[in-house]
Amino acid sequence: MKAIMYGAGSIGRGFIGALLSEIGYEVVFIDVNEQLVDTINKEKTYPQIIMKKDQEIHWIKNIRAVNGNDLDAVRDEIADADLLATAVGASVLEKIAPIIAKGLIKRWDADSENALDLLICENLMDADVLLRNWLLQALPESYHPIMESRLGLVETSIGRMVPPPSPDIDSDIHHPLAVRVEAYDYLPVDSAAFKNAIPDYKKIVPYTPFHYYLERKLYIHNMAHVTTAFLGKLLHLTYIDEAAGNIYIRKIVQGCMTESAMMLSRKYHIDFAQLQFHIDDLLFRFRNPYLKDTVERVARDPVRKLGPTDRLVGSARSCEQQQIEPVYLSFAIALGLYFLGSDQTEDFLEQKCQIHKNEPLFDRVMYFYHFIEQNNKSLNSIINCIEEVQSDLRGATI
Ligand SMILES: NC(=O)c1ccc[n+]([C@@H]2O[C@H](COP(=O)([O-])OP(=O)(O)OC[C@H]3O[C@@H](n4cnc5c(N)ncnc54)[C@H](O)[C@@H]3O)[C@@H](O)[C@H]2O)c1
Ligand SMILES: O=P(O)(O)OC[C@@H](O)[C@@H](O)[C@H](O)[C@H](O)CO
Repeated sequence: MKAIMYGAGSIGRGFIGALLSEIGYEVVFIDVNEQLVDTINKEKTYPQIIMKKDQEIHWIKNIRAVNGNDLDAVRDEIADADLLATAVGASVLEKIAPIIAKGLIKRWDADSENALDLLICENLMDADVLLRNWLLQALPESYHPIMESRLGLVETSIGRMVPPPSPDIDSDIHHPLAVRVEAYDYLPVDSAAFKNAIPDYKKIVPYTPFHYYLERKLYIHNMAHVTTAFLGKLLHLTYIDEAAGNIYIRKIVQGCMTESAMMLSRKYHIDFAQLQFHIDDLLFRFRNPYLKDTVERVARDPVRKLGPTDRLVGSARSCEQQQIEPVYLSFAIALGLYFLGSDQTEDFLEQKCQIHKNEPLFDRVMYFYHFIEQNNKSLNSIINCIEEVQSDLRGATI
C-alpha cells in the first residue's frame, strides 16, 4: 500500500505522514524543498517527538520522497497511489491542482474504475469545493464524470499543533528531520466523501455531516489561536504558551471563543456545555510549555487570516447570521488589521474582508482599530473598552 503525502513540512511529517506510516502505508513525500527531499531519501526515517513532560519519540519508517518540481515523477507516483493527502498550505493548494490532475489522468487512462481518496489537510474553509473546481479546470471535460465518481475529496480537521523546527528546543535528539508535536493526534475526517473504504485505524475518526467540525476548528480553535498570537505580539512575546498564560490575554481570547461557541451552539443545536469543555481543553493545550509553538508561526499570513470566510471575519459573520453581536471578535479583527500596518485600513476592510462602510461591523472594527492605534495597548484598558461597547449594545437592545 502506498500513500502520497504532498508537503513534507510540519503537518506532513509531524502528523499525517507519520499516521499513514503507522497504519502500514509506504509514505512518499512530495515537496519542492530539494534539501528536505534529499535528506528524507538519505535518512529513510525520522523522529517524531511528542512534546510533553516525559518526551516520547516515535521513529517514522517506510518513507521516501520525490521532488515536487519533477512533474513526471509526481504524476507517476499519483497514478498508482492507494491514498493521497495534502498539507502544503492553503495558498499553495490551487498551484498543485494541475499537477495532481496529470496523475489522475494517467491513473484513469490505465483503469477508469480506479478510485482514489484525497485527504485535504489545510486550514481552509470549504477546501473540498475549491479543490474540486481547480481540478475540474485542469482536467479535460471527458474526465469530469470519472472524477465525480472516482475521486473522494475528503475534508479533515487537523487539530494537532506542530511548531516550526527550532534549534533551542530541549531534546536529546538532534536529527535533521526531527519534528516536534503535541500529544493530541486524532484525525476527524468527512466520512461521506470517501470513495474507497475509510482506513480503519483508532486515530481516524469518521464524522458526517462534517461542516460543524470544520467551523468548530476554524472559528473556535484557529480563531482563538491567532487572537492569542496577535495579543502575544502586542506584548512582544515569543511563544504561544507565554501568551496563553497571561490572564488578560486569556480573558479576551475566551470572550472571542464564547461568541463563536454561542454561534455554533445555535446554528448546529449543540449543547453549549459541550463547546465550553472544548474551549477549556484548547486553552489548556495552548499553555503546553513543552511545545514551544511560536507567536510568529501562528500569526503568519494575516492577510489570508482576515479573509471573508477565514477564522476572524468568518466567525464574526456567522455570529451575525445567528443574531449574536461579535464584539470581542470585532476587536480581534481590528488587532489583525493593526498588525498589517497598512495606511489604507478602510479599503482593506472593504475589499479583502468584505466588510462594508454601511455595516455596524465596519464601525465597530474601526472603533477598536483607532483605539489600538492611539497607543491604548494596556490589556486592561482594552478589556474595559470591549466591555463598554458590549454594555452599550446591551443597553441599546433593552
Ligand atoms: N503546523 C500546524 O500546527 C498545522 C496544524 C493544522 C493545520 N495546518 C495546516 O497544514 C498545512 C501545512 O502547514 P505546515 O505547518 O505543515 O506548513 P509547513 O510550511 O511546515 O509545510 C508545508 C510544506 O509544503 C511544501 N510545499 C510548498 N509548496 C509546495 C509545492 N508547490 N509542492 C510541494 N510541496 C510544497 C513546503 O516546502 C513545506 O515543506 C497548512 O494549510 C496549515 O494551515 C498546520
Ligand atoms: O496554519 P495557519 O497559518 O492557518 O494557522 C496557524 C495555526 O493556528 C494552525 O497551524 C494550528 O496550529 C493548527 O490548525 C492546529 O490547530
